[in-house]
Amino acid sequence: MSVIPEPGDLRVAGPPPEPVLAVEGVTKRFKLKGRADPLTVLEDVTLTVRPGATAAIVGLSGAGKSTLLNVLGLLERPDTGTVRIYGRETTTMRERDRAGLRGETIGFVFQQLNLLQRRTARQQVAAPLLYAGGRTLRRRYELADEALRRVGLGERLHATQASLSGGEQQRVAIARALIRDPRLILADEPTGALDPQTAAQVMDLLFDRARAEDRALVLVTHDHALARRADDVYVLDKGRLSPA
Ligand SMILES: Nc1ncnc2c1ncn2[C@@H]1O[C@H](COP(=O)(O)OP(=O)(O)OP(=O)(O)O)[C@@H](O)[C@H]1O
Repeated sequence: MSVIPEPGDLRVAGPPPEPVLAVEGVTKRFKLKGRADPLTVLEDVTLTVRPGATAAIVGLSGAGKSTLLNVLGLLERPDTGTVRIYGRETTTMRERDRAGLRGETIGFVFQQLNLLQRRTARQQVAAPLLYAGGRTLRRRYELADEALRRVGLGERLHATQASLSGGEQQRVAIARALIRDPRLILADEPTGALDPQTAAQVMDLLFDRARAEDRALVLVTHDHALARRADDVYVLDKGRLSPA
């Protein structure tokens, strides 16, 4: 019997892959006018989202869900705690670096769609590619058209914001969020304005994207049936996060 190890035997198991998102001990307070004590909106929040995983956060109105999503998406800095994205600690980064990491890594689907009134669907969806650089206008529009087809809006490429229904606008916002193929998708009530059939299609799209190898989705929703589609469900109650 040979005692010389085969090359494969020498392979040691590598370290486990970095979580997409690792949040530890996050607290967020807001100072309120006319009040001495700040309002504590997030209290000692800890959350880990691994590559390919989806997490849903449910909670009553005012529980702090949007604030948490803003902290995860590097739009707000927490008062204490750490937020690591693919292993990089972000709370002490310079604003410019946070913005760079956000643009490269994170796709947002917000409750407020933040679409531009006079722009066509194609222009809205292509906009984030302008900041990414390196592509001609023609190529940016090709990619935008492809993203719009994926959300069922292939026929509405040239429709302006004002001429789209609420549900169509939501789908434009989703196509825009996905255009740079973000590794971390953060979604706040993404299907609120959609009929059940379109909502299911849009959620399939978000879940499919997130479950790809090194990607992830954090979804905030009031809809418990939708939340149950996620791998992990958490409840946020008065700023405290715990498994459902
Ligand atoms: N910038 C801010 N300044 C002061 N208070 C804030 C600020 N942002 C949020 N809050 C307060 O923090 C609390 C949590 O708000 P948040 O929007 O995170 O809740 P939510 O769970 O997302 O609610 P909803 O489901 O209604 O959207 C609320 O009491 C809100 O008024």
